[in-house]
Amino acid sequence: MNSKVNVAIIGSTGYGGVELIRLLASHPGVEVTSVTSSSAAGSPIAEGYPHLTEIRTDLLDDVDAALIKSKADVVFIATPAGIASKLVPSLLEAGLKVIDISGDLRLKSRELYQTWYKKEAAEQQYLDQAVYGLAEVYGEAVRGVDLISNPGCFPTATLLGLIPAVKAGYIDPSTIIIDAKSGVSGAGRGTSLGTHYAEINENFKAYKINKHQHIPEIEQVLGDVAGKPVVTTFTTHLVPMTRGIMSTMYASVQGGYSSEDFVSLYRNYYEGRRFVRIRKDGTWPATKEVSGSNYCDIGFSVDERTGRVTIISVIDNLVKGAAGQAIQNLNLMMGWDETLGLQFVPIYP
Ligand SMILES: NC(=O)C1=CN([C@@H]2O[C@H](COP(=O)(O)OP(=O)(O)OC[C@H]3O[C@@H](n4cnc5c(N)ncnc54)[C@H](OP(=O)(O)O)[C@@H]3O)[C@@H](O)[C@H]2O)C=CC1
Ligand SMILES: CC(=O)N[C@@H](CCC(=O)OP(=O)(O)O)C(=O)O
Repeated sequence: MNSKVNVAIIGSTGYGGVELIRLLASHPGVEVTSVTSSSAAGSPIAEGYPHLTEIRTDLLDDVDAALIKSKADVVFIATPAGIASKLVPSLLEAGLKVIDISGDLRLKSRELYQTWYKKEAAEQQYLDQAVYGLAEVYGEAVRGVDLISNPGCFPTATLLGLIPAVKAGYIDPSTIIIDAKSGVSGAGRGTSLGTHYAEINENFKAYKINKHQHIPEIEQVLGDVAGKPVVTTFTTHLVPMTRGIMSTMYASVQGGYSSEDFVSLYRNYYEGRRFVRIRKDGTWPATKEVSGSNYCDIGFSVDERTGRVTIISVIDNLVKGAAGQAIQNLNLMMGWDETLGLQFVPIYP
């Protein structure tokens, strides 16, 4: 690699942004040349994040397309929903390549976005232009493009766990039920009643039942794969841990396939994709087994008694569910090996 690509991070003071800083610090092809803030420009990022002391000594920049373009060629956006839709036109106009980690460009329908996110949608041309960066499935489509929409954390774990079976017709898509759990960092750094210590510690609760914004994202992709509309039941839970997502999925098996058949199907589908690890029959992944890494681990159990399969998929929400997958997409966008700078061994215990 001769010269490094300069990148900027908008939303660098949030959990997704600061995870990008951590991972990119050891990426051999990238230099982070601008970290921005809409509320603390001019101050050092290490003021809010002392763990970055001496690692990032620069000051936070304003969120300004021309300023960012003067320092970088690629920009990651890690802001709350409703902001990237406003920033993307000027960033593209300035000549930047953009990878958006928020949900603003994932749904192809403006109406669907407005219904589920309760915010104004991006202009249709940007929804049409953005390539959905579920790297193991749409990686080829990401190569060389200017605008990538990084999948949501729950959809990443869920879709990687379902797509091969839906595509091969091993399960009936109309029977899928998804039961998902997330660590609290999934809610971002801003404090709220629902996520402060006394509310979360020693507690386990469901939220956004039948109203979660990731439902249409999951259904959009499964519908594409199945070739017909798919609707699912998807329930999210908050777990008193910092990182990690487990998505447990149930569906009726079609064709009498066994757990071993599922293992073979998934190993073939993900052959050569280093970040998806398929567990052998009879073993199921746990969140700690992928923590701090870009892995998605998947296990299966077919119950002959009920004719249903249970699929368990785990990721680290901040890595494979956000910053790691965004870097994987950057690698594909640049025509590099998708694993560049991402070969972290999970942190255990
Ligand atoms: N946390 C997770 O596990 C995942 C998060 N995501 C998505 O990634 C995005 C970021 O999430 P996360 O990092 O957790 O969120 P945080 O709340 O931790 O951080 C968001 C950051 O956005 C910045 N911001 C807020 N308003 C604006 C604005 N108007 N213009 C520019 N920047 C702004 C803020 O920084 P400042 O005030 O300094 O500008 C803030 O630090 C969200 O859309 C989230 O849904 C996706 C997958 C997983
Ligand atoms: C624990 C927790 O609150 N998680 C968030 C995930 C946010 C996210 O990744 O959503 P978008 O990027 O699609 O907005 C949630 O369930 O809404």
